Amino acid sequence: MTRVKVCGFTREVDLAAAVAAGVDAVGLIAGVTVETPREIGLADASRLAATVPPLVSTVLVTMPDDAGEARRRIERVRPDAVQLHGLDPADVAALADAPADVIAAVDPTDPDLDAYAGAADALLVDSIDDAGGGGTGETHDWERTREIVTSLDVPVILAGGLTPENVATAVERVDPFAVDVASGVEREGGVKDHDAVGRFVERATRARIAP
Ligand SMILES: O=C(O)c1ccccc1N[C@@H]1O[C@H](COP(=O)(O)O)[C@@H](O)[C@H]1O
Repeated sequence: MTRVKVCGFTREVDLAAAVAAGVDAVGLIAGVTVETPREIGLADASRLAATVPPLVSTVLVTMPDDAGEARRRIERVRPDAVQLHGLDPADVAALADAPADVIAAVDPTDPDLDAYAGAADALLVDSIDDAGGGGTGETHDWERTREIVTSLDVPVILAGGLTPENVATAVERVDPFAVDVASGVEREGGVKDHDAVGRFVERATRARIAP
């Protein structure tokens, strides 16, 4: 079954609703260099992460300058995984012994995909904007992402422009390890629509993969 991550929580009430809806992972965005209504401080990320029950993974989504800064943020928030935007493969590899799984956010056209796949525990294939951030609300070429899923021996998380309306088709076409959504389940920037989160989880997990 396809796993589900919902990203960009700013409020404990939304986090609790997503857990009740059955998400596998929750993303907390802190320390990013792009303007986004989903960014919170590292202290709030640490506080919210501590409210997440066992068996639901917490993911710190961040854009550090280097591996050292990433490590300091991991130690501060103590997430189960860190999702890194903007680090090169060597910096990602330098975090192999960090106390969190490492997810490298990549664009599907990135020429260094093999190097990222060798350095990270998972790839998040997203519609990355010019500033290196995600949360664009834009889909990308799912055929290309399907090729990445079949050619690389690493879990692939599909992100970018997913919504309750298109997630089943995305899962059927790409067959990713997991799907990830931020803006597609919001009622306003940084505030989740609980009904949309529930529909997203239901449709992502019920989607049928062709044998
Ligand atoms: O959501 C953001 O604003 C964001 C900012 C900086 C880095 C990553 C960000 N979000 C990630 O992008 C995906 C896809 O977002 P969307 O569903 O297209 O809005 C999101 O799930 C986060 O992992």
